[in-house]
Amino acid sequence: SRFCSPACKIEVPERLTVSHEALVRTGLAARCVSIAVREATDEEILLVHSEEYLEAVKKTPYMTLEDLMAFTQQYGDVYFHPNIYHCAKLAVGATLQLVDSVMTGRVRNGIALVRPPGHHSQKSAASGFCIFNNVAIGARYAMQKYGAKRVLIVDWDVHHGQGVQYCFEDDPNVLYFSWHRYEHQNFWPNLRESDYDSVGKEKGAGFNINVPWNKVGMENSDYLAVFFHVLLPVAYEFCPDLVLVSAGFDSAIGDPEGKMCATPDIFAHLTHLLMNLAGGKLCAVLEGGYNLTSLAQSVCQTVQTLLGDPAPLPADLGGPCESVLKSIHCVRSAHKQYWSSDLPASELSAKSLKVAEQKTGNEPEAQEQRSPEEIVWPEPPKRLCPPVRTAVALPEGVACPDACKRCSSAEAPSSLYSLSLHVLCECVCAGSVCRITVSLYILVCVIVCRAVHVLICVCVCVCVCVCVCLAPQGCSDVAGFMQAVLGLLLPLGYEYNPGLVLLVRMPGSGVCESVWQQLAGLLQGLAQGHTLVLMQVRGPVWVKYSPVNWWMCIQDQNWQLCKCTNSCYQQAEYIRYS
Ligand SMILES: CC(O)(O)CCCCCNCCCN
Ligand SMILES: [Zn+2]
Repeated sequence: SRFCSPACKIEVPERLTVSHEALVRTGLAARCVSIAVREATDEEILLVHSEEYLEAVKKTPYMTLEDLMAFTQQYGDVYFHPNIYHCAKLAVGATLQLVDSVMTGRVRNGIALVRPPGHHSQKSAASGFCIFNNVAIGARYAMQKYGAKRVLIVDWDVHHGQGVQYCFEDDPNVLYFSWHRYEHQNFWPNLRESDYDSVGKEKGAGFNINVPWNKVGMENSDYLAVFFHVLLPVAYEFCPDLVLVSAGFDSAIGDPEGKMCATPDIFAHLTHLLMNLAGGKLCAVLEGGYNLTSLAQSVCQTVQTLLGDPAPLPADLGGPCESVLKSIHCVRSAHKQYWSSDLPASELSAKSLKVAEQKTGNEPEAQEQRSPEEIVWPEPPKRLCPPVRTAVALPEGVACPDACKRCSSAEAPSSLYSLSLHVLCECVCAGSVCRITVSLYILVCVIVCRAVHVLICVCVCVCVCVCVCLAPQGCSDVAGFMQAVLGLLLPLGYEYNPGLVLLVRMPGSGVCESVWQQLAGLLQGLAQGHTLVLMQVRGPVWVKYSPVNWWMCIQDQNWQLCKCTNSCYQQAEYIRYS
């Protein structure tokens, strides 16, 4: 008979079957390419683990029950059964197959749904249901086989991936970010080094970021605040070649381990906010997630965003709670000396503390009394999957690029005003197309805004103020620009929840292309991706294109078309043809 320590009974096979079945049922699986799994080789496992540990695990399939139990006793909260060595090799192998597919460009991004998980396992130890450290091996593998210089690991599982921290704490080429239920060291794995002051060692100082949750009941606003004010500014400065996500979904509502209140649709936005990094090369690898309902929903939300579909904002977003503010403040102070993209922490906390005061007292401890099974939450809202993501109004004779829809009013516009309105009304608001961009003088855009009334005025105000007030520094101040986008524009935008994003580029603003690409990409997390970019540029007419977004400029009617050649989140290369 199989033994299993009670702690492990939540790590069941149904975790994978319900996730996959949900992907099939929602039609998402059919839109993905499936990648074959394989067993990892010894050499690959030895990228992270010691020979003696690997040799010991190799013996487990042949151990008697007594030996197996004795072997297991030396580790914490992990079970061994005769087949787990095989499963653990498949989990690593699947992760590496995904890394291969992304690093070779066969796919832009993807998710590996694996068991057993990996982020707790260490060089010579299993821990917390983990045998081999899937994500840590994936990072080393990407660096060794593909020459990836900088790998970002984002661990949104509700437990601290101490195994990953130990593996890379002295390595400046791997930035490990983890948030985790901590409760001042009272939550498993109860480690002092899981706190915010573990910033990495020696050359790795600054490249390990721990955000402890010292209370349960964290909500969507708390998760977004940590992304905007801790992870993203550092991630942009780190500028990774690859993003690996330790995608544990026990940080979602209803999970018996996490006891958090963030809803599954938050993972659509966490994923989106990471997809603008590393040219979109993102590998998500399943870690935890023990409520089968919220796990399946969270997996679907993640995959649908990986497919490029926009997502409505989670309901009633606000500022972070006081406990999270303290954590954000502590971790930013601990890292202030390592990263330049740092708003004076006092400014951030002053603004947000004000917000927190309004929120204090509603820390939802109450849900702790109910058992996880009793907790209910609304189904994630249906997400539109526009048949065409991008529309263009092009003059006759100019070919319409693939995956875009040609607007009927393509004849050379008599007035920019009419074109923009037409484009706007026909395509974006009809919801048939997600994003439209037309370049117009800023004056016209103000008219356009008035014409489109309240729908976008908030966002225009927010966008225009950022582009205008920041532009004078031009491209050289990319860090400052990104800091304002991440620390000011996005939080405001997510809280305002506009119906449309109108992105305005002042002529000669000097804000360089890659920053624009990032800005347009990031802002597509708002308004379900409905984006209108108004841009007036000097010199030749350019159309900036990426499968996710078209930037079209009109100037004295002589059109040139350019087409970016690589994936939507990468710097567009301009091919000019008349
Ligand atoms: C991948 C993962 O991070 O989800 C693994 C979590 C292991 C938790 C061990 N303690 C369980 C105590 C049971 N109440
Ligand atoms: Zn976990």
